[in-house]
Amino acid sequence: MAEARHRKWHVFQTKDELSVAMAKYTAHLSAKFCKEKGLFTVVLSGGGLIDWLCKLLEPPYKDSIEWSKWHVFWVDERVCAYEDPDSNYKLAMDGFLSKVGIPNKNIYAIDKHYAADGNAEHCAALYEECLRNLVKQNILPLCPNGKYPQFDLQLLGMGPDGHMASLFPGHPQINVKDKWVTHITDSPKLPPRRITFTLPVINSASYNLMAVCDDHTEQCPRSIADIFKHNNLALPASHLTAHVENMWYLDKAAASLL
Ligand SMILES: O=C(O)[C@H](O)[C@@H](O)[C@H](O)[C@H](O)COP(=O)(O)O
Repeated sequence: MAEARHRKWHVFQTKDELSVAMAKYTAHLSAKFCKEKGLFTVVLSGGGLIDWLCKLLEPPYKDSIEWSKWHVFWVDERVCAYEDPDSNYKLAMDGFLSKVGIPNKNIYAIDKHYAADGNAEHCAALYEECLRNLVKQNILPLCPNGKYPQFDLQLLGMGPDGHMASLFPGHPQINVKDKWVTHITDSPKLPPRRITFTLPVINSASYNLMAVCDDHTEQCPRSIADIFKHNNLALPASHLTAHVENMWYLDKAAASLL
């Protein structure tokens, strides 16, 4: 394992190996936090992540994880109806969440009606309100500076252009600090309307696991090299930190220029 600038990383030969390691990492933290706090707050993203998480549906994890103690959130969400194939909620529900015993009330999706109406601004405001209520109920703690919620584990992906969550290069959302959740209506990755956690919220998590598999573009390994070798801050993913651990899992292709 290598480490630099508080960023740790592993390179895996195949996506399958990466996904086995991701399951192990997640299961370990689930056991740790369930024991320490009686619950585990997990933040998902969209993209390839849900496929890679499916190893958790296999032995030994499926029957040993305390699913009833999980609370599930999204670091970003596409603002569309729940049934829309673009919805990250649908992706996670169909591929993963419906197959394990997480109580429905512990799955925090964006507001159904504003989502179906495509109202990104209201979806962001209501999602932030939902997080603030969970802080009041002691489900979510605040990070030590008292300003932002602190999730236990966020499972993130990076786009070939270096975006993470729905923080895109050259777009102003990366600079938002006075909100927990913001929105975008002109996302360069479709669909255009999305909500996203702001950077200080993302970086307040205890553990961040960023998983990147090259999608056979030249851009992805270039962005990884730009982040790891040159710390190019124009790429939102280069800003990623975490309170305890900022871990990157890369496949061989994504790491090919390192
Ligand atoms: O809703 C989204 O589009 C995602 O949350 C997004 O930020 C994703 O995580 C990256 O684009 C990586 O996606 P891939 O895994 O498909 O490369």
